[in-house]
Amino acid sequence: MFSPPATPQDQPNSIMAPRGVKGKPKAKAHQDSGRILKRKRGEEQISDLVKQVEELDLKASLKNFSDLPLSEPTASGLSASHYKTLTDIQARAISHGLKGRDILGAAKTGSGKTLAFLVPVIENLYRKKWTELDGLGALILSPTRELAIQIFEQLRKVGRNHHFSAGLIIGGKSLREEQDRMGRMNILVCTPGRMLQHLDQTAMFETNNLQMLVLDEADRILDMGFQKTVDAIIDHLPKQRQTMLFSATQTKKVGDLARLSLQEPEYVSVHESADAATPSTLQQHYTVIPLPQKLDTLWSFIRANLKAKTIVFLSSGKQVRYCYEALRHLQPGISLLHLHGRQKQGGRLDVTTKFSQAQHAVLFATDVVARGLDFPAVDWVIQMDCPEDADTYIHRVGRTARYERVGRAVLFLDPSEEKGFLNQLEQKKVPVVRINIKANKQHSVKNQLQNMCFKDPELKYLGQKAFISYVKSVYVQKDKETFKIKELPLEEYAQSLGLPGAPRIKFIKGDDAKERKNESWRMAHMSSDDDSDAEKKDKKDEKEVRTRYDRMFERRNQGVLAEHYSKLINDDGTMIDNGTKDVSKDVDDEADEDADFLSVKRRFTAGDENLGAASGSDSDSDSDSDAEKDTTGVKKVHIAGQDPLIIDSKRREKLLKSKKKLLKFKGKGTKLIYDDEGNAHEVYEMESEDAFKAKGDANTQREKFLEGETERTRQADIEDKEVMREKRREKKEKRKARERAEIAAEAEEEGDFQGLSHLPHVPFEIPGSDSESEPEPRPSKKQRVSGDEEPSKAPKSIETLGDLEALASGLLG
Ligand SMILES: Nc1ncnc2c1ncn2[C@@H]1O[C@H](COP(=O)(O)OP(=O)(O)OP(=O)(O)O)[C@@H](O)[C@H]1O
Repeated sequence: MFSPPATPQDQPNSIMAPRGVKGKPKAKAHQDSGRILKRKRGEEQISDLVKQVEELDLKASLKNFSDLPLSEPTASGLSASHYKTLTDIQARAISHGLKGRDILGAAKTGSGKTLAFLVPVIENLYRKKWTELDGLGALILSPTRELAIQIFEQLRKVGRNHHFSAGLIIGGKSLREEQDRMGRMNILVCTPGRMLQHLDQTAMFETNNLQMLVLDEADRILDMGFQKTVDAIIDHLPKQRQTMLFSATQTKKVGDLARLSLQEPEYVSVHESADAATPSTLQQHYTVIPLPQKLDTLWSFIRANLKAKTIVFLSSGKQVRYCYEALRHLQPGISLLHLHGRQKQGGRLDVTTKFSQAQHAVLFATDVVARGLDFPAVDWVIQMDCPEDADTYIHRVGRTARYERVGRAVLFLDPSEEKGFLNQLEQKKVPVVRINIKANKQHSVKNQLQNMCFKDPELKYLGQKAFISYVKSVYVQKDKETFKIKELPLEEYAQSLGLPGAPRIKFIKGDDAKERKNESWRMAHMSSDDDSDAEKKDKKDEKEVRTRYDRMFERRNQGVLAEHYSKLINDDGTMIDNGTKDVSKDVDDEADEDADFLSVKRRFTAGDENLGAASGSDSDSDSDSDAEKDTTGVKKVHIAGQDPLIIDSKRREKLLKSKKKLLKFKGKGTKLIYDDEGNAHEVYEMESEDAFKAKGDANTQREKFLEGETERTRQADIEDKEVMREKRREKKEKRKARERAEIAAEAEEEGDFQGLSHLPHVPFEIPGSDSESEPEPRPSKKQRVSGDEEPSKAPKSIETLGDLEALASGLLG
């Protein structure tokens, strides 16, 4: 299955010793021969290992890592990390991996899939005597940066005694900074977005020697959100390679296998033997709670479990933020944390570390945490919002009951979701048991939240955003059997969040879409103090046909600020001037202006030559000979050779009387000259030859003309440039303002529902490559050859980004 690496690599993966010993001092020669011996021994060991792997019986039942033909550095790395017994998936997948076979690995959450691919990755490169010069040998893709970090940490642990260079690429640094080091990496753990950017833009980064591609959480990486990126990455990779796909919810979609050019893949699944898709040590419950009571129930749960470690899943980052902020204000007596896709990388890493280390804490999170993350000793997984499908459910609950530990999970379902979602779980063989919440144990926080939102507009704003994003998340779900937006009591839900009412959401369409279209107009009139007036208007409106423009002019902000906006406008739709001036009582002229604004009647145009005549003949009296009313009562003035001019306001009527005011309608006069015959000519006529000659000879005149024009052009250029500069300045200012607004909005904005899109560009990290951090020194050539390098230290725990950066100097261990 392996294609031999293209670069020469006769040497073992420690650096080659110098060849010639002739003519050197005795001690040196002795040293060199020692090295040669050592190298020979190393090569012999590798050949033995190759043989053992070839002879490995794929059907043999394996119990411990020591039953596998592994190199000494890997075996010692595993034992130093306290890994001794193989899990089911490891026992079945590693031997296939060692033999270089393509694998589709499926096993329950927390069953040790990470080692099932890491061990073959390290071992296969070792047996191929991979060195820095060989470039990238293995690429491991993860859908989230947290998971990538975790995989990288595990790689460091078990690979601590190897000399491969390994990098973690999850974004965050400048591309250039990363580019310098990309070419030197043997194993990369990365998220798809930035990887593709490097494949496209980093000249030094070569993948044509790649031996292995691993997709952790493969079904997620291959789904719609990542599709384009992953396809483009695969286009850059050699077709001849080993590919390993792992997930707790693995699929065997033929299309995916074709996309990855899998060659007779081995489907290693440890689900089939078991009756459930979830770990047997996991107790799974669901409870049916109407949406407006969910937050109360969650609060009561937290208060009753202050000595537990809990993850609470919500469907959007905005909900995560609101729940976190709101419950934090209520001081539950346990530390609260929150994690979602839009947080900055440093913050996310901090939260992950804090929650990993905490004994008792509650983590509010989106599905960014659902897959792969291995937080130690989580007692409870609460799903406040129904997950989008059974697979997401399986991954979420899989954050507890990991590797033979016990754990409990509770799913909150609105009555409208119960039937549809339970069906889905049944199909996936997920055993859930219904539990009921004791009414006397439930405490309501509604009033407290309403008080808090009243006092703190920012909290209220977060609540409104959370409400909208929740409704949106339900609205976009494909499974309409489970997610029925019309059956949700949204008004009560909004109140349960502490909001005075449900913010209007424009995207809710349905049978009443038309009705809703006119809703905005009706809303405007609802804010009127005089109900009878509004009624009259409504009745009148029923008869009138409302156009798109009518609606446009009447439209009010229907969203979060609708109420506030309504207070700022009068019944007639005009703005209140600082609360003092009632615009509706304005003078006729202004009313006319409004009428003019909406009117589409023909107006006077500048240059109407008979305007003077019109004004002269026009009078304010109805008996004026030129003015008449048509059948609709519109006053018109007839002027010979013109369309009738419409007098559509008193203002215009006054205007027509004032000659002075009418001047502005007249076009500028044209200057004419008259010849002897009395004919009118434009001024630009050729002057006579004599007159021309009188001004000097032609050349002098031409030069003078050119000089004048050059100067004029120069001046115009200067002016133009100044205008351009000004425009650029303005543009820059606008862009900056927009970017600032976007950044602020992004902080609020969520979008990390896992089903919607792939993660935004995950920042890039190549540990040990930061100028601010001191990389761990790589053992010297001498140390590596003689084998007297310092005993490997157990990796430090990563607490900050800096730690992470300082961890590897491009070397494992
Ligand atoms: N052979 C083993 N012996 C002891 N512990 C192990 C072994 N293999 C894995 N573990 C531990 O089990 C835990 C879960 O492993 P891992 O994260 O690889 O699970 P997973 O199957 O990838 O889960 P998920 O599907 O959620 O991604 C980790 O803490 C890991 O250190």
